Amino acid sequence: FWSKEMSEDVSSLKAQLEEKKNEIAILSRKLAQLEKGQTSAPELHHKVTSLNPLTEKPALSREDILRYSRQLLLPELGVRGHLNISKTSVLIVGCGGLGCPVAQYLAAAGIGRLGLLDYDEVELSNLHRQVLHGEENQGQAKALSAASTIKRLNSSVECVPYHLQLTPDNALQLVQQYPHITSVVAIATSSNNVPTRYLVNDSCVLSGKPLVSASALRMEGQLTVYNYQGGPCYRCLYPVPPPPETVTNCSDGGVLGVVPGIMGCFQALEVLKMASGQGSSCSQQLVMFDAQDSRWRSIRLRPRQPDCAVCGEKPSVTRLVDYEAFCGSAATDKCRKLNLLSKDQRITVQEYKCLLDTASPHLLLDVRPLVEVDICSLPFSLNIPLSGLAERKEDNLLLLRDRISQLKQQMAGDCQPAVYVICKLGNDSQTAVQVLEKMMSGSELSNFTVKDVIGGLMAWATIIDPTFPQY
Ligand SMILES: Nc1ncnc2c1ncn2[C@@H]1O[C@H](COP(=O)(O)OP(=O)(O)OP(=O)(O)O)[C@@H](O)[C@H]1O
Ligand SMILES: [Zn+2]
Repeated sequence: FWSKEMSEDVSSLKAQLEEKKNEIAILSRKLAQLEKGQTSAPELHHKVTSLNPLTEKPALSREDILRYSRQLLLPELGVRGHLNISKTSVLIVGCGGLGCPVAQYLAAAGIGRLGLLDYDEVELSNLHRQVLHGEENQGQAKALSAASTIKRLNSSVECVPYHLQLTPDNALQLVQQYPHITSVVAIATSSNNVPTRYLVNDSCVLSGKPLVSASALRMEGQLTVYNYQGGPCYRCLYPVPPPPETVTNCSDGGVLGVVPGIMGCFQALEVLKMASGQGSSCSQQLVMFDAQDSRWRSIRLRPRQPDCAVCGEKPSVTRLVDYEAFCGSAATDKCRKLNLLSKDQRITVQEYKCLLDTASPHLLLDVRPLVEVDICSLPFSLNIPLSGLAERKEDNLLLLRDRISQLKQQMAGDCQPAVYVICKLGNDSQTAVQVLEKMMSGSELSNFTVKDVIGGLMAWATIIDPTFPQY
């Protein structure tokens, strides 16, 4: 007595069994891959693609096929590689000169999820290199401005803007919110921001994520992939931070916009290779780009250090610490303000304006490099760059002595002339005062007044003369 209902039940059960067998086969393959790929370092489980469980064929919509056709045709990538990219999430720390091209190319390639993190707002001086922002975005949060451009580029990318500063309090939580099959952190802040570099490195090590790191300054760029496939982390290579005064940033040193553009594209390339399954060859490698000579060089770095404070065998850093204290500098890209002189060695821009108004005889010594003096200067100043003073270049010293004796001749009796030193922001001018004081002690100029103008020409432009250019 074999009823019709019974035979339907059997075929339905058979179908279910087939489906389960397929699932088991897929899971066994996944497990084998995971077991094979497991090492002590974090691995990208990129070989796991999204497959249709019944057909085992990768699923791509007709629209996706059209949109990504040019990269699907690449044998190195193919459908599987693309599907892996679409399952990858990337947190980008910094939406500036590097972060913009990283985000742009990852979104265009169909990355799954993109976290865009930046605490800053868009300024006019950003636009020559931070290409996701436009003139109409000035004053807007960079993270939001970048996200809106990315949405227009590819609406299928899950784009999450974070208008905040990455700090030891929020970093781990944020980094760990990127749990897709592959997840990568790209640090895209300028090289001067050393505390943020340590913070991001430690967060990646503690969360087991690879870090694609780049920097760009003046006409040079660098790239390394940290904490990837057993390679070193940032701390393995730089266990001790550099002295803060040796670090330059873009607003001090300048940068040609296309250099971070190239380095950001390079970061995006490494992320895509890692995500798609090809892997990056930049672990334990420092790749350097010299835009002046149009040359790339690559040097092999030392391997993972067993005594590294965070990724070593007995780590002393097991949670995030105070990176500003560790590095002795601020974790933002804003210029640091030095305080090298006593109060009576300094005058404010308002006090200097009074001196000008009362025609008080003095010499204004501008210690900025010539390139900056070419941009703008106060008409009555003498330019001797700080480097020229510090190196005691003979012609510079002669020029200075000459101007001071001219000034003395114009002055009555034993009145001593004063030298006021100015620079862009009031840091170099303080160093210059120290150099001058050393130079003059014991000479006929020893009872001179030498003071620095607090905040330099940018304070002059903000407080005294709004028509004076800011740069
Ligand atoms: N800890 C941090 N958290 C969030 N964003 C950060 C952090 N540190 C740096 N950034 C961001 O990283 C970006 C770095 O980009 P870049 O150096 O090109 O720009 P910038 O700081 O605007 O430069 P400039 O010196 O010309 O003003 C900046 O937008 C900065 O706000
Ligand atoms: Zn390490």
